[in-house]
Amino acid sequence: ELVYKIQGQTIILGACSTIRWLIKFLFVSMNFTQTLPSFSPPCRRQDVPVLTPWLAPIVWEGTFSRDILNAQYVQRNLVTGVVTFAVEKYWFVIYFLSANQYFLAGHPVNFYLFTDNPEKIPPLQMAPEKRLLVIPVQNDPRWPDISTSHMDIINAYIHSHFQHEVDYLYSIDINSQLLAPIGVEIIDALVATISSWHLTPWYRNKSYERRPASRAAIPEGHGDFYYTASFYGGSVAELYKLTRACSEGLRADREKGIEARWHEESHLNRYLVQHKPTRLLSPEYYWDAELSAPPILRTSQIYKDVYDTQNDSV
Ligand SMILES: CC(=O)N[C@H]1[C@@H](OP(=O)(O)OP(=O)(O)OC[C@H]2O[C@@H](n3ccc(=O)[nH]c3=O)[C@H](O)[C@@H]2O)O[C@H](CO)[C@H](O)[C@@H]1O
Ligand SMILES: [Mn+2]
Repeated sequence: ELVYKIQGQTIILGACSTIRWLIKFLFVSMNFTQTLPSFSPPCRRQDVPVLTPWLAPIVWEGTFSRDILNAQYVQRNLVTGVVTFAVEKYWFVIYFLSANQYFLAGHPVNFYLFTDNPEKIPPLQMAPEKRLLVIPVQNDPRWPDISTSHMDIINAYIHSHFQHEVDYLYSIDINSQLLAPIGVEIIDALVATISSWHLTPWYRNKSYERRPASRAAIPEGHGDFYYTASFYGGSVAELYKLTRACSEGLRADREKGIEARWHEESHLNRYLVQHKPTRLLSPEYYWDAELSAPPILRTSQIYKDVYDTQNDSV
């Protein structure tokens, strides 16, 4: 009889929860469309991947609302830093004029310019929320190749200065020009830009270092996107780890007398295969001027290398 009673209770309990579940289901299905905000069409794009297999967003023009992101960003009271180098060659005018106008417009940004020739910098009128800080650097004899020293220098300055001054830090090539706004949609813990070569038939020209002797080596069959070293960033803590790992890899390679295929870019890619970026920027965010732009790019190339800058000393 006891067993029978218990079974009866179970049946009643079971029926109760089924009814409750049914009511809930009806309620939810009736209200579902009302509880979800409706997004206006520009938030969707069918022609490009917008999510990686590790569920990081890939930012393309037309996939986000800058107003929503700006409002969220402002609440966090953040300062973003940008590091850039002008050693031996000088391209700063176009870069800073365009960055001043388009880079995180309306938000505080510290631009850190590493240069071996501070007195050559012309007076630049920056927006009130933007600061230009010039940091003298010597052409370091330990790093005969200019761009391979970047990781080492950034790492040292994160430790000594940037960690106290900014929340997020981005590294951007100075021989480039912004042609459209770059906003807070780039802000995340670890952010990398898919190389523009990826969208062209010549994508094989930019590929990983495969030789096992290099610390930048990525074994055959491994890897996901190929990222450019011209534009990457993230939180100061993540950038500290990234620049330390890359600089150690570059140093180890140099001691062995080996140079990775695309120098610091190979080491960056090696790091990012192991430590997946939390956000990817589409090649719209850095377009190589030597490549013609495919129609998939919505904006006319947000950022691009200034074409042949070799003799351009502005
Ligand atoms: C010269 C150089 O670094 N090339 C790197 C860069 O090519 P890139 O074609 O992107 O080289 P780049 O000429 O844009 O140089 C990269 C950045 O280094 C700085 N800079 C460069 C030259 C110079 O004399 N003074 C100076 O300050 C400057 O900030 C410049 O924006 O990407 C390649 C992969 O795609 C490789 O990783 C190369 O190592
Ligand atoms: Mn470049």
